Amino acid sequence: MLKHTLGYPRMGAQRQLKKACEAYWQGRIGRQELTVAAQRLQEEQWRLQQAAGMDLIPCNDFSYYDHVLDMSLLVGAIPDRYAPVVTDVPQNTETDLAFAMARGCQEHGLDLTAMEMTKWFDTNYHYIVPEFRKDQSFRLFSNKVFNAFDAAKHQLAATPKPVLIGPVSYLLLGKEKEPGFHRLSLLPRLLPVYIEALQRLRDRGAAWVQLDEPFLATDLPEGAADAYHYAYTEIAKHCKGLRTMVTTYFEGLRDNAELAASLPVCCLHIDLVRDPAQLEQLLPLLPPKMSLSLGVIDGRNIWKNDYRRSLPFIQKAVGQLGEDRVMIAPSCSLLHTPADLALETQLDEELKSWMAFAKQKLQEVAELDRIFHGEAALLAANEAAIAARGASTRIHKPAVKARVAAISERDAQRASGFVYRQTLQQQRFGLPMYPTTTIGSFPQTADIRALRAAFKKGDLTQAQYDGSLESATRETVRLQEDIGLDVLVHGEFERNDMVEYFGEKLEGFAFTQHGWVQSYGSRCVKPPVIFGDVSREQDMTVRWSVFAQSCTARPMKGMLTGPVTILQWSFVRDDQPRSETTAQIALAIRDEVVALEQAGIGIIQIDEPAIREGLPIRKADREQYLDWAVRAFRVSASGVQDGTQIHTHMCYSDFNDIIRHIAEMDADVITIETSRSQMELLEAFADFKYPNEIGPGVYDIHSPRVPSIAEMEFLLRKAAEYLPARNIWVNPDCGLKTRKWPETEAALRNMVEAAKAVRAGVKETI
Ligand SMILES: CN1c2c(nc(N)[nH]c2=O)NC[C@@H]1CNc1ccc(C(=O)N[C@@H](CCC(=O)N[C@@H](CCC(=O)N[C@@H](CCC(=O)O)C(=O)O)C(=O)O)C(=O)O)cc1
Ligand SMILES: N[C@@H](CCS)C(=O)O
Ligand SMILES: [Zn+2]
Repeated sequence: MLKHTLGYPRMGAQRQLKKACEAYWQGRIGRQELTVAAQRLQEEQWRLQQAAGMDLIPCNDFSYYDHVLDMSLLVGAIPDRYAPVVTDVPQNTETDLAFAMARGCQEHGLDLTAMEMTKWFDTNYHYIVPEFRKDQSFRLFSNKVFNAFDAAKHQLAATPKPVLIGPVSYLLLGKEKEPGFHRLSLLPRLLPVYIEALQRLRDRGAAWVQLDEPFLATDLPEGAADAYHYAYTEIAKHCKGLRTMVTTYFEGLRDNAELAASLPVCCLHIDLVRDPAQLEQLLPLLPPKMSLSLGVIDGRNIWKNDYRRSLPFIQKAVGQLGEDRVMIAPSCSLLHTPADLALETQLDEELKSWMAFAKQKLQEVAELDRIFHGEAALLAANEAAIAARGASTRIHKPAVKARVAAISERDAQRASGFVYRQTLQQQRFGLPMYPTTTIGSFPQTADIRALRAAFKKGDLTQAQYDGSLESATRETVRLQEDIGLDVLVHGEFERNDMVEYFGEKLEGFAFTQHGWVQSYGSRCVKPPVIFGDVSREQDMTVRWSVFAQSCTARPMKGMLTGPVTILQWSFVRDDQPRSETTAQIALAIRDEVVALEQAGIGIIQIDEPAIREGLPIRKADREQYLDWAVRAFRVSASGVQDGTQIHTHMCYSDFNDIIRHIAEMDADVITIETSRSQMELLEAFADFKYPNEIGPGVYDIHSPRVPSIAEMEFLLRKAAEYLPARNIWVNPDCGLKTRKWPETEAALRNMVEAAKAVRAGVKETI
């Protein structure tokens, strides 16, 4: 029974990769140092997995920026506009090209925008979307996978398992950049490049290759089943002697089980954490020579594995297939888990004894194997840890459970309908047409981060820390007044992150020191851990909103993260339904909303950027999720008077398929990301005749580029073609925390001018 992983966290336990890449981008280190840092990290990860007893060790799971981007480089799917990065700047390497594609490039006289980035399935990881044209050609371009294989082989004295995204999933992850074709039609042109790469790997000594096909666990688009047959038949025909492992994760195979089992591959990996029932379904379908890799350790969470639950899968599979046709592994790549629990010196021992990070999950894979082979003592120790967590008095709070059970329909409804509320709010705030605002955060500069770090280390007193945060807030309020914004924000300077901050304030949460997970490129998040019933024992934001309001006569918008986003961006307890945990968070946020209202804050934003990300992968499960997710938002927002204006904000979202549910959230105002799609996303709102107010983002905050007044004016006029003018707000796509001050100020000044320009000539006043 082979033990393996599908991939390992690439940042390093000390976020070495983040630090090296950012230093390289800022010119603080050279190419050589960057390469050495990356090599060291990979070597460390390979050694660690080998020492933990993994039989198949992945390589090429490492990436400087993103593994989907690396696939585009491997097969030469490089949009033409990036050609000058290599042709005009001879010293640039393939890594520089990858960085330019991911981040844009304003150096050496070039001005290139970045490629699109989007969510990786239902995770908080973002990938660079491959771009395809009708006449797209492919060629073997990058040598990264071969170099990784050679280096790992040399290092391990064993044959590593190269990891690639499978050809069908690679095409499905991409986007057609012109009409008139479907990207799957490119498969016959793509496959020869895959085959060439696989043959080269085989010829270098690869025994196994892992081809990730996560789309096999989704509702497949038309033509995909045929594409799978075609692709894997060709690969089998041309790559004899190479063992192919097709991996699926984040969902079960369900209606694709027969398809998956019919592919001519050597091994199929399934996610038994997300869909335990698929084992029974699949076993009778497996052809005699196909092996099965059992994903039994949760690669998406940090809880210790319950061996009593995992062992029956192994016993069942081995019973039917024999040991040599069964492998054990984490459910998916460990990319989505933090590196090492041992670094957590401030987590109390009880909580720590319930958890496993990536390094500990390797040990779990190894222990399951040993228990299966008779080491009963290991099972007893695991049983004791699982039982201790179940019995802990820290988890269950009867008062919290009772309050959730008592949530009524009324608690999930504003007192009056939107039209009535809108009139009241217009009278109360007297805002102009096209009111201007921002989404909440202002630049998190090195100074602000250093301030927080100094406070954490104990180098600053609470009073000193608060004083500095007050200064930053006061200056930002003044600047917003000077720019001429209508509804102001406090700037979120007190927050390390929009979810972690709330986790630190709420009961039932724990937070880590080093539990970083890659979000995109060099950017990481440190998800808090929800281990018990959630309650709010203290104000969380009131102090900062009240202080900011005291600095201005203009309306100050309170700023909260919504229940679904807090859930989605945390490591969530697995001992009760997610809906139950979300309802508990919703009540905590509701109390904070009411406290803000009582403290005189009349406009309150409840951010829900992750509501779309939480959408189940399978369509059949979506309605149920949307019901409880929307209800949780409504519970959080409905404790206030009609005259209090509730905003929500969403980014990274395609709203077409959930527009009805967005309307059901019944926020008075929703701000959304629309600038990169040139307002295309508004079609869904217009078609649905979305009744409430909307702020379509007019400036892309992911780029340092300052949009002109004319550009934003154009977008606003375009928005007015879709929506009634009286309902339109003017704002950026998202928060400004990753931006620098000069570009932020310039862009906001232009944005206010654009709003003034569209206001002029509009007779109607609010
Ligand atoms: C809106 N987005 C968010 C997502 N998920 C979240 N949980 N939060 C989000 O905001 N998902 C979708 C998008 C993803 N976008 C981003 C955007 C930006 C970041 C980001 O900037 N991450 C930072 C880390 C932020 C943070 O927690 N900072 C802390 C700690 C800072 C730190 O590293 N401190 C150093 C010492 C610093 C010093 O001495 O000066 C240390 O601890 O070693 C803080 O500010 O206090 C990043 O740098 O990656 C992520 C996702
Ligand atoms: N209020 C948050 C929302 C990010 S999605 C911010 O402005 O950063
Ligand atoms: Zn946002």
